[in-house]
Amino acid sequence: SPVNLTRAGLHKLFVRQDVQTAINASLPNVTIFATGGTIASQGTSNTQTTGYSVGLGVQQLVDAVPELLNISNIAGYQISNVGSGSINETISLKLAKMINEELAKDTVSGVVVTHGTDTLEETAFFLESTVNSTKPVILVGAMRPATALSADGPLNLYQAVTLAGSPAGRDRGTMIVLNDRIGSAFYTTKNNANTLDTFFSTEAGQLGVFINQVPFFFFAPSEPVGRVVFDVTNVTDLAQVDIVYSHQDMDPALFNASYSSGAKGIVFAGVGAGGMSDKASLAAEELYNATGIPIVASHRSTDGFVPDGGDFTIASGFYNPQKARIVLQLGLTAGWGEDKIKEAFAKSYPKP
Ligand SMILES: NC(=O)C[C@H](N)C(=O)O
Repeated sequence: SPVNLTRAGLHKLFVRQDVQTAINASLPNVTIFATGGTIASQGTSNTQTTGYSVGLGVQQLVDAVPELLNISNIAGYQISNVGSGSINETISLKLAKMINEELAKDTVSGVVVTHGTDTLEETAFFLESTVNSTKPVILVGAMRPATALSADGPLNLYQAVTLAGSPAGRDRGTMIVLNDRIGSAFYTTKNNANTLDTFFSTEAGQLGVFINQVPFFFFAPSEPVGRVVFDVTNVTDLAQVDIVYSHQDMDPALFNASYSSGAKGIVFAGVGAGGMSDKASLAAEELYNATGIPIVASHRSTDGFVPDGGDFTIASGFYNPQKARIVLQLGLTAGWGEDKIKEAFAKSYPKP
């Protein structure tokens, strides 16, 4: 159930959101969906920055930053409270549906999702692919728990709420805010397991930065080329898609194992621009010929693109394996055949 986080919320007065009246009609209404992660975590001392535990609720996240209520009227939903390695399709689908409903309300300016950083890019890209609105959807997290010296969560949250309530955040798809930067959910990736500056966009670059907490975009609003938006209103399960990691001496049996365990599509994180060993390639080709299962070639390098599919693979273009997996899942769930899936991937990159 929704938790009301207006100024009154600071004094722990909870009101049903549907009877909420804006506390300050001149401020934008922003809704926070909390899912867990380091931003909602506590250690046992202020110097502990590993091995902490998730546990803070949405009310506590907002209470920690009372300044939020100078810039917005806030409502909050607790969707889950887990490390982001445990975010699953049930949570992602619930988020997509609730956010679509929330943004359809005239009164709501934008939404913020608080999330663990480990898989934040996946949920961000899932929402980029399933939320149909011109209003801002902002994913935010932290690299240090809330109890740490120099915790990064509070200012990240303040910046995320600022952007969600700002007209400057419109018509730009889903965005990721961390460490003073604004990145497109389409391209942004977690690049370092530990450091504060872990998120950056690959070839596409950052969309913008915060200057004294004011969002500044380098370019006028635009959407990523090739973005496909799926309607998941009536979707309850997603097609299983597995990722197979390519490396020297990789086990060719992984393709069959994946199919046998129920995969309806396979993405492989290829060496270089979508490569794998001759033996693995043969196994993949045999599986494709026997079953017709779509196999998408992506890259295990953080950056770059895969321009060419072979006879039996679909090139992922700029999508990294975890994002290619989401495109394939959504396409298969929508009942798309191979040609339509190929077309969706091909839309995101130029033909060589
Ligand atoms: N910085 C973080 O949020 C990492 C955390 N393990 C998570 O993804 O939930």
